[in-house]
Amino acid sequence: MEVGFLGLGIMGKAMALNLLSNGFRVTVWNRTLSRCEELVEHGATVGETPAAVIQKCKYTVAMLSDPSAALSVVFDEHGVLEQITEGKGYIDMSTVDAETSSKISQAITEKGGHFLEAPVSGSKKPAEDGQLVILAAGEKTLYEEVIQIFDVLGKKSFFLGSVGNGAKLKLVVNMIMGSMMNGFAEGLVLAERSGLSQQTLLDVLDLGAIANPMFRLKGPAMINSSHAPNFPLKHQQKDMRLALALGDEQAVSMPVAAAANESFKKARSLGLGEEDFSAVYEVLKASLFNATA
Ligand SMILES: NC(=O)C1=CN([C@@H]2O[C@H](COP(=O)(O)OP(=O)(O)OC[C@H]3O[C@@H](n4cnc5c(N)ncnc54)[C@H](OP(=O)(O)O)[C@@H]3O)[C@@H](O)[C@H]2O)C=CC1
Ligand SMILES: O=CCCC(=O)O
Repeated sequence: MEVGFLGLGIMGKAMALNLLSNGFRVTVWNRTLSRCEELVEHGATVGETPAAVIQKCKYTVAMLSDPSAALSVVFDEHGVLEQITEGKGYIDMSTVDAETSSKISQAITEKGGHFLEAPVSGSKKPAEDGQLVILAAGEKTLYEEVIQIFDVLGKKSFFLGSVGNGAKLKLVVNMIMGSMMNGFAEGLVLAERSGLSQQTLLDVLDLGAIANPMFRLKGPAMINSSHAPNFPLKHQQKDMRLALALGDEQAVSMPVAAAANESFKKARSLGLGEEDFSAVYEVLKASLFNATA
């Protein structure tokens, strides 16, 4: 199967490589075109623009940073929409809000194309290992046609009904994750400030009711202040912001998420946006130390 792939950041690169190594023919495009070179070494073809990729491929996947990138790649000059014709499928796996996804869906389907939103749970390693969790919504027939793609990228796919449901579920999941990360980081700082071993805290957490892969994976790096980006903090803050907007729409009070968002914003303001979202630890560490100095 020939698949187009737009966006070769941390996630997109791993996902496109995975498709190549599983026998798909892949045509890639990235805004910074030089990032396509590594994929070409693994057998990909390059499309000069999103429109060129769509023209060549029946199915195209996008993995872009945020709503503005997702809209720009579709609606701008030489964008996706220029070459969408009857029967083409466009699958946007970026984490965006339901409104963005609906705008894209409407534009694609008005031209006779088919659309799925399919954001994912799981970060760089699961993307490399084909172990993502896929939250698809939109056209069921397209979902069935591209299930082979999802089977390579993920360990489990959910079909969630109408466009917007995948985007919303993804935001709820990441809102919980961002809030957990803040609580975890505060706990690590409090343990250290109280003269306790942070490693012992990690060991205890891992044996109890709140053990989870995120604490297990990130904890050892965090206590060494190592935040090499798997999931960039700027994207986590974007997800908190979009989840809070969803909370506004639904009149759901979310004080914990709002506080977590403030910490992520503070981290961005301190230049930590490109670091892993675990770098929020540095902000909490600084503020707790200042408060008790
Ligand atoms: N990293 C993770 O753990 C996870 C991320 N996600 C979500 O997946 C998406 C991608 O994440 P990730 O790969 O980490 O992000 P990266 O920041 O590594 O990559 C972002 C990609 O978007 C492209 N891009 C940004 N702005 C524009 C624009 N205006 N026009 C065209 N292309 C643009 C970048 O191109 P360029 O190279 O030119 O900058 C790059 O290809 C995000 O929505 C994120 O929230 C979901 C699950 C996990
Ligand atoms: O959106 C990013 C999610 C990262 C993860 O699920 O580990």
